[in-house]
Amino acid sequence: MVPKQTGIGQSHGKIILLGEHAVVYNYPSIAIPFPKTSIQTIVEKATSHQTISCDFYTGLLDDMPELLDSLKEAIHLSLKTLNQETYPLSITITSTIPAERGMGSSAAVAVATVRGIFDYFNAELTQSKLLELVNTSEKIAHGNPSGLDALMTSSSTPYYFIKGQKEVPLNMVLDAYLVVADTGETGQTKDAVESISQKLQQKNSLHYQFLINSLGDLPKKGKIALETNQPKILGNYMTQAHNILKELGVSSEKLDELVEEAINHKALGAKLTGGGRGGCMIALAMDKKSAHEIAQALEALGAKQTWVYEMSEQLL
Ligand SMILES: C[C@@](O)(CCO)CC(=O)[O-]
Repeated sequence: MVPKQTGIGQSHGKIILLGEHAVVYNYPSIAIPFPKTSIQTIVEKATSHQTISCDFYTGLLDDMPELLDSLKEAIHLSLKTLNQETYPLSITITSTIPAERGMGSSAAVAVATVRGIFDYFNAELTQSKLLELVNTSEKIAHGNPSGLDALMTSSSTPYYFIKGQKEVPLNMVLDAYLVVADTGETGQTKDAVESISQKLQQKNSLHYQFLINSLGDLPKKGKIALETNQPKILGNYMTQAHNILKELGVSSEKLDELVEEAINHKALGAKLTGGGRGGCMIALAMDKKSAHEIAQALEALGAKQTWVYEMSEQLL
């Protein structure tokens, strides 16, 4: 195995349009790659030790803070697979994906870094090997990941995804705009996933099972709306999904405020996206002008950052 001078790995953010949380329980979900945010990992030979530099930490790989445990695991698993466990590497990560905001940053950083390491060693990396390595490391970040984040941050196609099944590419023809807004609050995916699991196990869980069922029904209908260009109907499903996620206890005051504001500014629908309890929300807008008006209103209400995205930009 002859290493290259420099290995490069890339990935991007993801947005879940419908189905977060229900996807953990084998219901379908709909998600899109979000190339407006991305990660690049550069891998080079280090003089002696294994080092890493990213937004949260610069130093020895072995001393990485607990927060980065899943990334550390992704690096160790990759080096182990390549029989290069002690090879002196310097890993540099740059990211425009806000961390812990429901955009898949933990999976994306693992995807870019695994790709960067394999590229450095000139080793073949199949998509299924990549997903296996990233999903194993994601268990540390998420506890019980569905696999959706790893798939979406490494693919360039919108997918209809059911845990454990072959993903179905979406033939998306939606003539609409997506507004993404960051509340500025960090999301709590692991806690949120665990809290729903507890609710489903408690004695009077029937109500929560009904909610998860209703949430899990929406992507099937949403897929038809997406593939037949019916943004109003899709928007409606998005708002329904938000209300259910709120009832399941995984929204936050700020997310609810931004969702309401988007609807008040003529969004076709709006919801939290990703694990919730902070992080990002999304709103569907009928055209560019409306999308910018919504984004402006959300920023005026305290959104830390907004992105306006034309849905037909899908397929990178
Ligand atoms: C909340 C969740 O459904 C999406 C997190 O982006 C968890 C998962 O799918 O692993």
